[in-house]
Amino acid sequence: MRADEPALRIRSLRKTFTLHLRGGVRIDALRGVDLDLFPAESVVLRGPSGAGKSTLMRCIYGNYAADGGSIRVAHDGTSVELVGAAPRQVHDLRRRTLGYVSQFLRVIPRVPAIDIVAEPLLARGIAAADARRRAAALLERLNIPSRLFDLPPATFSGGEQQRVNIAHVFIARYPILLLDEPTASLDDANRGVVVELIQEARRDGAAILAILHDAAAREALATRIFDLAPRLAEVA
Ligand SMILES: Nc1ncnc2c1ncn2[C@@H]1O[C@H](COP(=O)(O)OP(=O)(O)OP(=O)(O)O)[C@@H](O)[C@H]1O
Repeated sequence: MRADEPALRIRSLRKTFTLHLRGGVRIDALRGVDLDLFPAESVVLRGPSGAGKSTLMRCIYGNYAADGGSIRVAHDGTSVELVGAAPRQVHDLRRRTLGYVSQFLRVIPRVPAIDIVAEPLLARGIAAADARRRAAALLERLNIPSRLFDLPPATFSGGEQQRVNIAHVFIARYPILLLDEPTASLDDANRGVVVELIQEARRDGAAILAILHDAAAREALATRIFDLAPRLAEVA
């Protein structure tokens, strides 16, 4: 990816939710968002609760379909339009370009933690033994006790699950990282490790978009703040 071209170029992005069970009340969650995100920068989204921070992340990752505007993603030397993209294309972007840490681990039943973390490396053709060794090293760095490596994370604590989630995303070295409160359920020591991982990814050239309520993490990481204006009114 070229450093002088945006990894993400968002223009006039709109997302409205219609609450059918509440008489069709409409919520304008995003009203014309313009944002460029470049390689090797960490942009932190700011705005009051309900301003649309998580909605913007989910539109970029393709969890929510935007209602209008454009999200162009630098992918494999080209620029791909995500708004209106086919599911296969969204899948391809997620596999190689877009990494997303949500606040919660979507636990895959019965799959041990170490295999969840090794999976993105296997998908890139790395041999199983090497992938597991690298997964173990990252889990150790994130202070997951080795006795937990071969257990499925369903019974792990919230903070342990969050760190497995972070390892699963950071092991793959995605060029674009979307981080929704990656340090939310962590103690100070682990928060410090995650801040270091994010800094390293940025120095390696990743373009990072983050929601960080923790002031110390924000201070350490933000190279730029992007303000999302609060929603003005609901439209009946
Ligand atoms: N799936 C959904 N269905 C209906 N409304 C939604 C949905 N997701 C978000 N919203 C609404 O869109 C608005 C923006 O929500 P969003 O979660 O993006 O805000 P946020 O800025 O991330 O808030 P917070 O800081 O509290 O997490 C809110 O009014 C919310 O109620």
